[in-house]
Amino acid sequence: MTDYQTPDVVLQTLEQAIDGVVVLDEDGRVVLFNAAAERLWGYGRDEVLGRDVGLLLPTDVRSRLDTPRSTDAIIGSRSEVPMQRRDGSRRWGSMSISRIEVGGKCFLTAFIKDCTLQRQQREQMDVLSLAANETDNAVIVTDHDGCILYVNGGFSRMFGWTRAQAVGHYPSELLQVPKASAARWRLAGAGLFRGEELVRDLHGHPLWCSVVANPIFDTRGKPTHSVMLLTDITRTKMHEVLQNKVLEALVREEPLVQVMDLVCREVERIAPEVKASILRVDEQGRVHPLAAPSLPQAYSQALEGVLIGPSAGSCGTAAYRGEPVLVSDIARDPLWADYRHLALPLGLLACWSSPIKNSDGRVVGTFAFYYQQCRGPDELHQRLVDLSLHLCALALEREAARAHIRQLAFYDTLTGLPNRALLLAEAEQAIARVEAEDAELAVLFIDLDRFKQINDSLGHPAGDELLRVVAARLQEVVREQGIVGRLSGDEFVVVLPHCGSLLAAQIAERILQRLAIPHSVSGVGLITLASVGISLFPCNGQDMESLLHRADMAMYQAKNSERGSFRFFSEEMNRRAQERMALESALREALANGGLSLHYQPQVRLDDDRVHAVEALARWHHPWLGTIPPNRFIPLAEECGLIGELSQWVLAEACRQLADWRHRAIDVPAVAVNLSPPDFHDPTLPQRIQALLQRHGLSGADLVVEITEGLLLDNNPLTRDTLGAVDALGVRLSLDDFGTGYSSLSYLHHLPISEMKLDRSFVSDLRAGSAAEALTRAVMNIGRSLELMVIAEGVEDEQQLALLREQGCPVAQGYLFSRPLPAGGLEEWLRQRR
Ligand SMILES: Nc1nc2c(ncn2[C@@H]2O[C@@H]3COP(=O)(O)O[C@H]4[C@@H](O)[C@H](n5cnc6c(=O)[nH]c(N)nc65)O[C@@H]4COP(=O)(O)O[C@H]3[C@H]2O)c(=O)[nH]1
Repeated sequence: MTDYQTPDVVLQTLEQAIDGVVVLDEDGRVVLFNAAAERLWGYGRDEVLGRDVGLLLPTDVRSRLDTPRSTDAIIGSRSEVPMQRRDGSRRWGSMSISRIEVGGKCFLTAFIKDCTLQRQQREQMDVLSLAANETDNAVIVTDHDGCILYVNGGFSRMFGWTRAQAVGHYPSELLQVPKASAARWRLAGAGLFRGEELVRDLHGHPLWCSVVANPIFDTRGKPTHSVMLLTDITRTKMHEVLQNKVLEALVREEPLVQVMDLVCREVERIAPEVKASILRVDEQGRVHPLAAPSLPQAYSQALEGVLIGPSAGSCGTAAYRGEPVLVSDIARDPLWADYRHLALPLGLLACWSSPIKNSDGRVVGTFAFYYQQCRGPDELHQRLVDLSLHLCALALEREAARAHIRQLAFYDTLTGLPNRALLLAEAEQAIARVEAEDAELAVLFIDLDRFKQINDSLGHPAGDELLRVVAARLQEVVREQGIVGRLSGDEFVVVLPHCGSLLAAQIAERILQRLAIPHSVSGVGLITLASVGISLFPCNGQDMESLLHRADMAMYQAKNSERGSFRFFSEEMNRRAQERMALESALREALANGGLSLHYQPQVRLDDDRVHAVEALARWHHPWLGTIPPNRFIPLAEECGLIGELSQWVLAEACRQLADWRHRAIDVPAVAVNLSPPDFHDPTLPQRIQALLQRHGLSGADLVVEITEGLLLDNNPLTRDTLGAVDALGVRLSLDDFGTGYSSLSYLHHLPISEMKLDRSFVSDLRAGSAAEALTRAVMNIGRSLELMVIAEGVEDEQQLALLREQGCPVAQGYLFSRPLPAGGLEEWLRQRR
């Protein structure tokens, strides 16, 4: 200020001011530049005074400040201006400018202080708050007490709460943090904490968040604020949860179907818009549903066994191609032509299926998403499928490995039959079951004859082939009836629950016959002979070990006696079995070659002494075995399934004979034929009887069918129907051996019976005043009240006859009248009575 008088004090004040002071004249030349300004710009005042102010400004802003308007705009206010120091560095100054007039001239006085640091901090803050607002993560700033001061836009987007709603609350309350972690959240202001938390948004929806809380301390180290950063990790977490749950299920060895069900359910929990389905693909290329918890069972069942192929829906095609198949419109896509009728009624409009491959790259299953709109997968679905395919492959491979281990551990690799360990275990279980049911069980020990020679002469591969053939044939014979296993070498074992000596002998015989069918091994025709030993539970042993040992001993006896035969462990059974076998084949022969005949025993009416009917009784006379009584051959025929044939023959012969008598005017009112309970399991019996009657010109009333009391206990559902149908033909039903069995009187009432035959054991004991007399009298009374004809059997003497007559017995049969006689004998008997 050289040209003007200025009080020293003012100058001194300006000189000492903390702010830089720059005064410009009207031409923009610097006329005052204090010490603070020197420090600010790095210029000495002698370098600046008298120079244009532009020297102090960055070159790029000089021109902008050149105009008077630009200067006017900032007068009277504080603004930030860019500065350029002598060394070229740039700073920011916070400047206030005022205009003064001295001696008619205008001056501009500027007070400036360095605000570079504040400006930088502010800029940084702006960027930070922009970042904080725009990020998808939620940011919460709390005070030292943990109460919300600020939340960013990400918070509102994530949880639905606006900033105004959130401020003043505790984050743990707002986000419904579980009680266990709420205290930790409240203390977030005091120290760093990190964690993963399941929180809830405004609508109560769960979200998994990763939480990082950073406390902010003042200069004295006291916490003043806390900044919390919350990241939504729901999807990641869901994946993790899915993976962990499935892996845990695998570790717990849960069944495959359960694991697959879990995968579907977890996936549907994460993406409720899909219905997941998992199918297994077998080695033959057929699919088998494993899990589809949200699809109806009938839908999955309809897919069972479907063959994969080039146009087999989404799954069958994906399995066939080995790559994912997306059908976004099931109604139109040709891949679904054969299956859309199953899916569309259920509202399934799109299906995206991916093949599940094992570690060899083979397709072992499919994993599909069904949609109820025409659409494809989104990114989440893609991620879920990627993860699930992995888990499913793991589960399927584990299952395959387990099956393989099971196969190796419990099955014979050569024949595929259960090995010794499995056989023994299953046999013990079967024994326990039959024991509880009070039933029998047979163990057959089978050893091939001359196996070693075959092995030695044809080589081991031929021996192996033979063993496989034997195994297959044993299974064909036994089927579901029992367990077939291979013990070692050429030793096989068959365990037959619910099997007594007769059936065991029959099965042993069938096995020997089946094995003896010639077959070719390594191009050589072979007939396999074997020896079979049989032991029976409970009579030969109580456990598998002793039964096996005894069957083995019996097998050795068979081998030593006759090749290709079977033996029981017990001699008695051997004898009976041999006898039965011989008798059975003789009976077959007799039936086929007319070796049977019928005898007839008259039944006499006691009121007028006329013949009521004749009972046909089967007779078998064998050329070597002699006469075999019906009490032996009838049960045998029942046991070996010949009774139907026998009964048919008896019915036909009895009808033929009666027709013949009628033809020859021999007066026989009716013929009674005995039928066995199994005859009534055949629903064609009534038709066959009807056909016979027709063929011989007889009516239903000419025939009586005698049934035993055992039939009344028969719970085969066919029995009653057949009985009813026989009755409907007009054929009378007669209840044989009345009083010996378990007849409940209600049966008599409910079944279509018209006669009852008082068993001969009552008649034989019949004497005046005896208990038998009281019983027969009671039977007569029952007959009368139920309007049933009573026939007393086995009447041998006059005393019995007199008592029966006195009791009002209507009909009697027995040696007193006649023994059962051949047809001719009966005719003679009838003639003599005339
Ligand atoms: N002690 C003695 N016995 C007498 C007297 N009168 C008759 N009998 C015998 O008593 C049996 C009567 O036949 P059943 O009770 O039906 O008992 C029959 C019947 O249950 C059955 N049976 C006979 N033939 C057939 C048939 O063709 N089919 C069926 N399913 N069973 C038959 O065999 C059983 C035995 O028949 P049979 O040996 O012929 O024995 C006959 C007969 O000879 C007598 O005064 N005293």
